[in-house]
Amino acid sequence: MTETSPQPRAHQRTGPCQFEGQSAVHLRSPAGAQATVLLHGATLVSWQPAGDEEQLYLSPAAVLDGSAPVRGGVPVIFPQFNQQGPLPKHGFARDHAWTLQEATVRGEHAFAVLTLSDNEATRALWPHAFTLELTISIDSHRIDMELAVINNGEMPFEFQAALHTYLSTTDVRRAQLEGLIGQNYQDTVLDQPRQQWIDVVTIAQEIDRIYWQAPAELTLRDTGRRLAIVSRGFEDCVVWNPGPERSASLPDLPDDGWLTMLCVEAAQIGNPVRLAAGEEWSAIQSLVVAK
Ligand SMILES: O=P(O)(O)OC[C@H]1O[C@H](O)[C@H](O)[C@@H](O)[C@@H]1O
Repeated sequence: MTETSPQPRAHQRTGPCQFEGQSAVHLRSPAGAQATVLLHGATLVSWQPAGDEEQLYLSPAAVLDGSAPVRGGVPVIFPQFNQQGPLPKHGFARDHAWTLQEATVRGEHAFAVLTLSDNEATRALWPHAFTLELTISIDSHRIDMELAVINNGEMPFEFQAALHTYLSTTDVRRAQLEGLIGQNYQDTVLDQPRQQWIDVVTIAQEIDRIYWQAPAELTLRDTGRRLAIVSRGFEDCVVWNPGPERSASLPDLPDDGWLTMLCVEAAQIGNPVRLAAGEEWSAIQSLVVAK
């Protein structure tokens, strides 16, 4: 059996693997936590802390053959958020094949480094020389996702970025997202600026909000579970759930898909980053489970 043959997940070790027939990398920490990252979009599609359940939502109707962005997991948004510029929605990083640079176990951690550099296709859309580096590191109960952007060109460039994290929920109508009290946000559904008056965000229908200058730590409470969502270097936070109607209209999401997911995205949207020639920017989103 070669290193890249499909293997039962229970036996997979840290290294290249196949996920639904696609090139991926598997991580297994010494304590038994596991994660899988598709090379397409460097999309983290699974994270299971040691002795715990899957924490991410991956749509059963997700397109995984590399022909489209993945509906679920953690797509990387770069260099444009949503339709806030002339590029394809959410930019191009989530829809390109990245390169696996390293997958290793060190101490309590297993980690992988994936990169995407400019090529003919990206330059046709966005005429800049860059490298994106995504480092995913897991230990028993924590995952760190660090996105670095390097300007390899002679000219400065500006970008927006996000880690579009789809968290799994038992029933999103019973989940509570805490920590956003007092925050200003743009309600994308209503197309209006608003302020968060209560500490707990609950979901019963479509919600699509950009919280500006969001706190560094939020908590998602779900049945029997508490998940800390921590960010460093990302200023904003997007909370998105398509609700029943949009869920039914998205071909890569089951009609009831909205019930078992909530996107909490670490994002840099309001103040696009301006990176001078040779400069590097990086930011992290971490998820930590506590019972
Ligand atoms: O369907 P997608 O292109 O993956 O976008 C999914 C969603 O991403 C973000 O959360 C945006 O705030 C939403 O407005 C958008 O609908």
